Amino acid sequence: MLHASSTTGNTSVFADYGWTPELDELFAPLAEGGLTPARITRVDRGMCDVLFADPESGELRTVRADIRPVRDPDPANWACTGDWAGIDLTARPMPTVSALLPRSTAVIRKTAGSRSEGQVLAANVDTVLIASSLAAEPDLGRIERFLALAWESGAMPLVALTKADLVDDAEFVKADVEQIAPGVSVVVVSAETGEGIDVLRACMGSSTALLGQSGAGKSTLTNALIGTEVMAVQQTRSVDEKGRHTTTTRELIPLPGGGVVIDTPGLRGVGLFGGEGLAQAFAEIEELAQDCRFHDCGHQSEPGCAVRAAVADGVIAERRWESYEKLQRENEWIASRTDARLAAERLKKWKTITKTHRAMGGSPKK
Ligand SMILES: Nc1nc2c(ncn2[C@@H]2O[C@H](COP(=O)(O)OP(=O)(O)OP(=O)(O)O)[C@@H](O)[C@H]2O)c(=O)[nH]1
Ligand SMILES: [Zn+2]
Repeated sequence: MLHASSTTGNTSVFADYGWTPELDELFAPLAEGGLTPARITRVDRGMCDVLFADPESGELRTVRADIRPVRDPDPANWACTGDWAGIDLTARPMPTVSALLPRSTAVIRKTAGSRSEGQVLAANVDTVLIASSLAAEPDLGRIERFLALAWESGAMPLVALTKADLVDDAEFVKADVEQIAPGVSVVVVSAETGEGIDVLRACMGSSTALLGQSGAGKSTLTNALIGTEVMAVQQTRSVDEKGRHTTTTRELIPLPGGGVVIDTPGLRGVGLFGGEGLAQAFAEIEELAQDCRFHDCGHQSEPGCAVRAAVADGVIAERRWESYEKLQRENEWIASRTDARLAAERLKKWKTITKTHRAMGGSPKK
């Protein structure tokens, strides 16, 4: 059995990986139980790679571990890249993830299809870096979506406009994107020339999740940040930017000088999973709404609506307003679905309780 203080001591080698003294405290009871602190660096097929400090040598090592012991009915609670875990190195036939520490942040999108479930893309990051290629016309609606998702995670959003070497109007695009990203830094970068990489690095926290469409240049950017060729970069077939999909799992990669990046596969759909992130992503509209005559103004045809007035005056772009409304509707839908799901689960539970009650000779109240 490991001694708690020795395990706690080992966690200091994790400082570069984002371990904080607060985690030391959270982990103490797990250390008592003989578990070793570890960070999940990738998840696939019911297993994961975890990084841990060897209890003997104190050196950092990676092993494969079984995540089934921490299975949960809610996919949003499944083990995910970036999670801090307690692993049992003595488990046979292979080490197991026996506990997950509470997350400080979580990037969650709605799973594909009509199911109202959340999928965690990255856990415990302090920056969500949204990559968007300058080589194609920027999809502002998509960036707004990513920003809402990023704000909702609890981490700080950051935007990288990639492939600056391919265009000469980068500053114009930057200005457009800044307009739709209130409170967020937008950095123009090129992995090819190295432009902006240092600035970007300076804006990043100690753990960063990298999000963006396939082909946005995430893996290349990760390589530029590490300065070596760690990630396989896809071969783009032609200038139309349609390339083969290479990043298939989410991977946590250490950066020189400390900190980590979690590279995620290119995301086609980024369904919002509810919450207040949307209001933060559209902060200037939310602020205007304070001036509406009615505090519960729906900004449709109410008299004295400051938002509609701003749209009419061109202070808020029509596109921006429509985008906000669309995402809000989406959020409301998911909220009602989630409520319905929770209600159904409660009902199921109640039925089971009533059944048990009956079996025990009681009768449910009419
Ligand atoms: N000229 C130029 N090309 C770049 C730059 N960054 C990325 N590319 C190219 O863009 C293509 C896509 O880059 P990736 O890094 O694989 O894109 P990704 O976002 O990781 O894509 P997925 O793995 O599919 O999610 C590759 O052909 C890269 O060589 C850049 O700064 N300049
Ligand atoms: Zn209004």
